[in-house]
Amino acid sequence: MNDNIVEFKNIYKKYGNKELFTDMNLDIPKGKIVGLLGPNGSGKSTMIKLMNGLLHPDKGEININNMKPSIETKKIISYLPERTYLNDWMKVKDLVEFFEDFYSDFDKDKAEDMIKSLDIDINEKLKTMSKGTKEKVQLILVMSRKSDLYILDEPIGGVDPAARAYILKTIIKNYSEESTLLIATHLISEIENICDEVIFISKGKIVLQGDVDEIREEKGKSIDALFREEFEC
Ligand SMILES: Nc1ncnc2c1ncn2[C@@H]1O[C@H](COP(=O)(O)OP(=O)(O)OP(=O)(O)O)[C@@H](O)[C@H]1O
Repeated sequence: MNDNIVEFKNIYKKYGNKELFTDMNLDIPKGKIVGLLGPNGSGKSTMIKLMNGLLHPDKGEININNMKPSIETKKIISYLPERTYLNDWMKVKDLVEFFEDFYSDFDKDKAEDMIKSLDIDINEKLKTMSKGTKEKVQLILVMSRKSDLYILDEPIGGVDPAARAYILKTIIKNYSEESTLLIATHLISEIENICDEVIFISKGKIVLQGDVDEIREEKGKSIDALFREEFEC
């Protein structure tokens, strides 16, 4: 037993004959907000799918709260995938009902409060919503479950910059301190102030992991500036 919610031990993963991860090791401690940062194609979504048991490593071991990815680990993870799996024809209020039926850990009052505070119409269908509003709804649903681990894959890319800060504040307000929140994103400047830790990944390799304040102090610059430098094209 240990205090990590996620562990990757010597993970090897290839797609066809293209090697993505050759020997990846990773520990994500419990109770932190962690940013998973890396350019397009670096492997963020693959890492997340491995954590969720949607993909399996070719070699190595993954532990989620000291368990192998399985039905048991799915119960403790609330996952926002990169692409929606929800039915477009459903109204916001139908989605809330659906989540309530489907997840025993879903807090309907919390979801309804967030929907109200973000000014979303409960009678609107996903199909007719803007990309940003659709993202807000999905994020609210995922964050209204009571989970040990929240995994958000590019949660707010379509939301206008002015609303992003508000949404992030809403998330943090509703986030329980014992839980872990992993956010994969390119929008570093927006999330660096809410993250305790960051993980930089490049071409399938973890190039940096650490405490946000320590990294800023040590490098003398923001995480955003560091990321831009590290991954300059
Ligand atoms: N199903 C697949 N079949 C073949 N190659 C894949 C598959 N999924 C991902 N890849 C490749 O693996 C690499 C990592 O992809 P992944 O989606 O994990 O990256 P990412 O960091 O999440 O990228 P993005 O920020 O663009 O979403 C890319 O080169 C991608 O082309």
